[in-house]
Parts: sequence; structure tokens; C-alpha cells
Amino acid sequence: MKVGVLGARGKVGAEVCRAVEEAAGTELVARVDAGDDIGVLVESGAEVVVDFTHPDVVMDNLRFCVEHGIHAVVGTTGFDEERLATLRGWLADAPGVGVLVAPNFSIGAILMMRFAAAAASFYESVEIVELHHPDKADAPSGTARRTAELVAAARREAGLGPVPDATSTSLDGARGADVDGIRVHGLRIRGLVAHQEVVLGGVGETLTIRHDSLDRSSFSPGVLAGVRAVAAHPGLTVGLEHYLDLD
Ligand SMILES: NC(=O)C1=CN([C@@H]2O[C@H](COP(=O)(O)OP(=O)(O)OC[C@H]3O[C@@H](n4cnc5c(N)ncnc54)[C@H](OP(=O)(O)O)[C@@H]3O)[C@@H](O)[C@H]2O)C=CC1
Ligand SMILES: O=C(O)C1=N[C@H](C(=O)O)C[C@H](O)C1
Repeated sequence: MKVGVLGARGKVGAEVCRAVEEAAGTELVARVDAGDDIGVLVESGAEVVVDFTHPDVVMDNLRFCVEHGIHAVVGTTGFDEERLATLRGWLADAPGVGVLVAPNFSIGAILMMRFAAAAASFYESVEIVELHHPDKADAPSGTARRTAELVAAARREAGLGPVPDATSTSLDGARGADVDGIRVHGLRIRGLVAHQEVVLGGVGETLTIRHDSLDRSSFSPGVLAGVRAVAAHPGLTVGLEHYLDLD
């Protein structure tokens, strides 16, 4: 499998290049960074592209890949419903091309999101705290957004109302961001990599589900799993869990 990496010099991209070079059955044929000619992906015969770049450039990258029939495994964040709909539109004109957009490739983070969704219907209260390094481009994290959406959907399905909160006066931002009715708080601390807590509460008890990526190598096995499977999943897939057998 010939693989090109977009954002190859970046913090995650460099790790992905290493993993692709070391893995069996994958060959790194192109490294592309800001300012490079993306056409090298076609010239090098890349069958799959991995994108860990920036929310501002990822859509242009993906349009190029889809138009040129190259499958894409995307870790870059910044995807909302509008962007996903645009991607689906491009893919409708490119039968057979697969794009995987995953807010988090680490297995622990995928399980954390799953456990949080499973617990959501049992608790009146829930809030999310995401903690990252201070060089992160976006807030809240893609993982926190996705977790909030999953938790909110589980609460709706269970017939739970809004999360209780009697706050009637506060400084802007003191209660975090509202994502689908779920409060999300972001910390940017030197020394951290990528961490998240989902704090749930009911009568007389709390449950905290926490995940820590201590090193960016935590994303590589999931990225490689995506690279190997994306061609067999034409169209758009959101979340690596759809490629994994978690049951
Ligand atoms: N889904 C997941 O599991 C994970 C997702 N992420 C996400 O991945 C993204 C990248 O994170 P991170 O590696 O920390 O960021 P970095 O800033 O370290 O890396 C981004 C890289 O992309 C390059 N780049 C910028 N524009 C382009 C372009 N048009 N074409 C090719 N390369 C470009 C940058 O180059 P230059 O520096 O020269 O501008 C840089 O090398 C973020 O959105 C982050 O949230 C991160 C970790 C895990
Ligand atoms: O920028 C990062 O570092 C990370 N970004 C992703 C996100 O926004 O969820 C995944 C992980 O949290 C690391």
C-alpha cells in the first residue's frame, strides 16, 4: 500500500511517517508540508493519503485527493456537519473512493467516547474537560466535540432533559462552551499531550472517565488500521470505531 502523508513535518505527521515506514505492507511514497506541491501525491502513485495538517487547509487537501481518486485517512480536526456534507457531495462524484475522518485515532480515546455514551443515560449531570498542549490550533478539541455529541444523543434517546445548572450570572467563558447542550472546558498546559475527562454525576455519586495520550505514538496503530481498511470502505466514514470490531 503506497501512502502519502500531508503534514509530514508536524508533530503527529512525523510520527505517522515513522509508523508507515516501519509497518509491514505500507510504503511511504510522499511527504507533503506547507508550501510543497500537493501534485507529488499523484506523481508518487500514493493510493492512500494521511492528513494531519490544520483545520484551515484540510478541505482543500481532501478535495484534491477525492478528485484524483486517492483514499484519505484524516486526523485533522475542525469538521462540522457542513464540512461533512461537502465531503459527501465530493465523494458522490467519486465512486469507490473512501475517506475516514476520525477525531481521535487512539484506541483508549475511542473507548472513552464509547464508555461515556454508554454511561450518559444513567446520570443527571455531565461535563467534559479536555486538556492539551498549548500549541494546539483549535478549541474545543475534536474529541471533546464528538464526545459531547455522542453523550447528547444518548441523553436524548433516554429522554433526559437539559443538564441541571442554576447559574444565573457568570463571567463569559466561566462555564465553558456549550456543545449540543453539554458543557466543554479546555485547558492548554505546557507538558501535556492530549487528555480528556468526562465527569458524570447523579444522586450521591460521580463517575469520571479519563483518557491520557502520553505520547503521539498512541495515534499510530489506529492510523495504520485506517490506512489498511479505508479502500474497502468507499464513501465517508466518521470515527475509526466503524472499522473496528469493538463488540
Ligand atoms: N485525530 C487524531 O487522532 C489527532 C488529531 N490531531 C489533529 O491533527 C492536526 C495536526 O496536529 P499536529 O500534528 O499537532 O499539528 P502541527 O502544527 O505540529 O503539524 C501540522 C503540520 O501540517 C503542515 N501543514 C500546514 N498546512 C499544510 C498544507 N496545506 N499541506 C500540507 N501540510 C501542511 C504544517 O506545516 P507548517 O508548520 O510549515 O505550517 C505542520 O507541519 C490538528 O488538527 C490536530 O488537532 C492531532 C493528534 C491526534
Ligand atoms: O491537537 C491535538 O494534539 C489533538 N487533536 C485531536 C483533537 O482535537 O481531539 C486529537 C487529540 O486530542 C490530540
